[in-house]
Amino acid sequence: MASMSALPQPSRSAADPPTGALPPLPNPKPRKSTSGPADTSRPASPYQQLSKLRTPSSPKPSLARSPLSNSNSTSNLSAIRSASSGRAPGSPDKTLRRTISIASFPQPPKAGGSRPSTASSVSAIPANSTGTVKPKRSSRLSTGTVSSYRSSKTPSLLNGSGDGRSIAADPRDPEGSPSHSRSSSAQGSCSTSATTFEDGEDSATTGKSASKPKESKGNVIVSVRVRPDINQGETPRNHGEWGVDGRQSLISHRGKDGGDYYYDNVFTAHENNAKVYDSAAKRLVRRVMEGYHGTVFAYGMTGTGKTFSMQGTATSPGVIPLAITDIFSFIRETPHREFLLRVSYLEIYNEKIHDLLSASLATGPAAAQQEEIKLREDSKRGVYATPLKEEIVQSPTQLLRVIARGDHARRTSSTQFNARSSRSHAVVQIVVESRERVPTNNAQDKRAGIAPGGVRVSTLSLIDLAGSERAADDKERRTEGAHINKSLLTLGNIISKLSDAKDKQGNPMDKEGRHLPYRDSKLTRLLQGALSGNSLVSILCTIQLVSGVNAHSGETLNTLKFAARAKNNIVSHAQKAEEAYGAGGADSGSRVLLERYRMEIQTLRGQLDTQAKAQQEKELKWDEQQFEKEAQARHEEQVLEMQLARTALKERIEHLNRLILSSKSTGVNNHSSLSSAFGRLSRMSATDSGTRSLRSSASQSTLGAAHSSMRPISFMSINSNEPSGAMPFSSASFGNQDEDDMGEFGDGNASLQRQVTALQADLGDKNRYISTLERRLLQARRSSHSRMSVGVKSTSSTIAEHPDMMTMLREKDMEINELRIQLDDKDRMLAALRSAARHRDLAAVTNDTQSPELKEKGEFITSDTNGPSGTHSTTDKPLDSPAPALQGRGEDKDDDRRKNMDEVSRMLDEMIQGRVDSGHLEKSPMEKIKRASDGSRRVSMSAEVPGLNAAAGPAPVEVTSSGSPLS
Ligand SMILES: Nc1ncnc2c1ncn2[C@@H]1O[C@H](COP(=O)(O)OP(=O)(O)OP(=O)(O)O)[C@@H](O)[C@H]1O
Repeated sequence: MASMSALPQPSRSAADPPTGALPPLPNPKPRKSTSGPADTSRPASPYQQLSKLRTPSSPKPSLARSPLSNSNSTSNLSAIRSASSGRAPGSPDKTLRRTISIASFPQPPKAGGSRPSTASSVSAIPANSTGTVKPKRSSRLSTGTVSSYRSSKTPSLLNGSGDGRSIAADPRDPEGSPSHSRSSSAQGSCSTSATTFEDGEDSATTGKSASKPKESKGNVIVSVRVRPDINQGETPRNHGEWGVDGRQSLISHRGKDGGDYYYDNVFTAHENNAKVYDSAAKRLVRRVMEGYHGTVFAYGMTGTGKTFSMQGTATSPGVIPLAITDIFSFIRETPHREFLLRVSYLEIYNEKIHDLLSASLATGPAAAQQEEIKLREDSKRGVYATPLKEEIVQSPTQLLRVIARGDHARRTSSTQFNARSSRSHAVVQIVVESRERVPTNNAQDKRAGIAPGGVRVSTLSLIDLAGSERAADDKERRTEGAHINKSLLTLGNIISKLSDAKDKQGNPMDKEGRHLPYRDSKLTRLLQGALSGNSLVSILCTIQLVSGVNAHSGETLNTLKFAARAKNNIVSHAQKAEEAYGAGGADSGSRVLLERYRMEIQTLRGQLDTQAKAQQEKELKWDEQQFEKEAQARHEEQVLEMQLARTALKERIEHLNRLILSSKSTGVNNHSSLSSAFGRLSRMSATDSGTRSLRSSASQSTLGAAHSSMRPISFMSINSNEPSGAMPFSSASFGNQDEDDMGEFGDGNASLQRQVTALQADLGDKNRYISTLERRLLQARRSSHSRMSVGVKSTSSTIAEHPDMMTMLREKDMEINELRIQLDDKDRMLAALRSAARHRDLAAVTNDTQSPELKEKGEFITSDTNGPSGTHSTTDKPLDSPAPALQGRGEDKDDDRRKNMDEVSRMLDEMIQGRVDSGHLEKSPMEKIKRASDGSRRVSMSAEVPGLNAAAGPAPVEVTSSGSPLS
């Protein structure tokens, strides 16, 4: 039992009752007596004798009846007593005290039901007789054991930045996960119950623990797990010199340094991870959710199953995944609170801290250049690592994924720095923030019902320590091992030195009044809060019991001693964190609420802006489409109008051509036709002089009639009363004019009448056609003007964009002008014909007054035969050979006739001129408008215009609307 005496000396008297208010404790497991006559249910075991040693029925354990065959048993017992009464280390009482202390820890009920009643003098000792706890009040009520806050910007319910990311059970969801279920556990068959540690949360908050000092030890749970021996299989009861009794949570060693070690839990090789979690961590996790800080760590030699216990496997999830499942189960079971979860993951490798969540993002050189993470301390947060990445998680899957990412980073980086080997300490931290919710009927906004209450912050630290190792051959391994061993040694030292002593600032001191060496390693510095008693602590020590040459008895014993020291010395005064308000103080709840509303308003405003922008773009697009459609429609309309106008013009031209042809065919417009004469002379004059006025052409035609047309006219007027011999007015008759003057006179009258009628009909057609054209033109212009005023683009720009349209319009105008000119010509012809008719009538009257003598002689008054166009005579004799007897008188009469003819020609000219001047020839309204607006306006006709050429001849003719010559 030398080893037992080497254990750290208890610094507290077993008799000292705790005096301070302590956190709630689970009801200590009824440690039934492991010895005594009453215990008959438990099967005998090699370690029953040990149990029988601890069956005192009195408050002070009596080891007098110890059945230990060890010769030193007496001294050991005395040593225990000595320890219990505060004697010096090494005294026999020390062993006793240790035993009592361990046995007094609260034990979780075994899954199989109540613990078999085993006689145990130790367990029979009243719990409060252990006296291992002195009331210790922490001034840092809400500090975490391992704080990981980086800055005030850390998402938190306290500063409002965690709003919207909190998790809350829907109180209306009747199908929330049932309490205490572990549906997501791979160990579905595993029965877990929240009542395992039902010890009264209320007592924790109401301070009832003050009257139950012993219960403070329940805040530290020490468990030992035995890894199955792969070679032997699961042979829990055959570990050579080792004895394992899971039911009694006892491990005994029968070697020369043998002894019995009782813990809160001893997990045999056949017990799975779910069982380990239920007994060692479940209660702690739920307490963290209620507002306590909690730390779970696995300690043990390398390869003994620390990682297996903490992480587990896919088929057997370990403490970490099971804790995560429980966290979210708790949230579902607590609808009256909302929660915010933040997670960080770091490792300590060769005394350097690495952020596993950041490292997983940056690999290679970037990971190497990661900012160095340091440990800081402040009065509120305690010791924390910074800068450390924290991730907000809202579901178990998300949380598991983050941790898996960290695990992966830990492993892969080991290839570069060997930091991913299990030779590093890995720390998962989950910060839990929560606050009250009040019921609300507002289904739309659950947040509206959140009371502006304080926020409670607690931290759960889940730590997989590196395994202690003997010196390795490899240099790098040696370095790693040195760091690991140093940190673990420091941890062990601190735990062994823990005492109730504190300095003025409340920092724990050793029993000699010296400060504890937390700063000697990063690990101990990080665990300072937990070791100082501010946290619930659960330590899982893993061992592997191997007999034979490869047995690591020394290592195993060290682990067991470490666990015993931890159980003995760590005293937790963890209390539920107070509900803290934000930086704004008491009214920060309202401030946070206002801030939340402000953010919601901002979000809504942003959504509104986005929608308005989208709507605007839509409208703009629609407008553009509409405008394009309108423009297209306008274009099509204009094209249609042009086509119509063009077709109409073509038809008109064809019609006019047909009229001309029919006039020719009927002889109306033959050589003697005034219209032909006008047209021909106009063309001739245009050809000769280039550009002449219509009036001058008309004058020329009139003058020209002195040689040709005038004669027949005079002749006609003279013979207009000749009724007989009327011949059809035909080209044939024109061809034989000299042969039949009489017939010509008679036919000429009828022809003129027909010509007048035809021209009048033609005139009517033209007028109608021109009116139609003008109407269309007016309509087109009106619609164009209205578009100009309404449309986005001006008509000018539209026309400018369509030069073809401009050309077409110009052509149309020219065609209209040409038609007008033709009309004018015809009007003039009509007027001339009418005038001629009147003169003919006049001439007839004059003829009647002539000497009857002439008539009797059968002499005819013939027109002058000098004209090239030929004169008409009704006699067979040539006109140039009259009868000599009549020659003298005939000449006189010829003179008279000539005079008359000249007179008629002059009159005709004057009449035509007068009509032209007076505007009687203008029939169309447009012509009148044109005359009224601009009496001297010139109208140009271009020879290039096809319609114009077709109707009016090839030469350009420049006229004035009044018909006056421009020259
Ligand atoms: N209780 C157990 N049941 C079955 N297998 C186990 C158990 N404990 C450990 N093992 C196995 O033992 C091996 C080593 O376990 P593990 O890696 O967890 O040890 P460790 O203590 O974490 O080692 P190190 O300190 O080197 O990281 C693993 O293959 C693991 O699966």
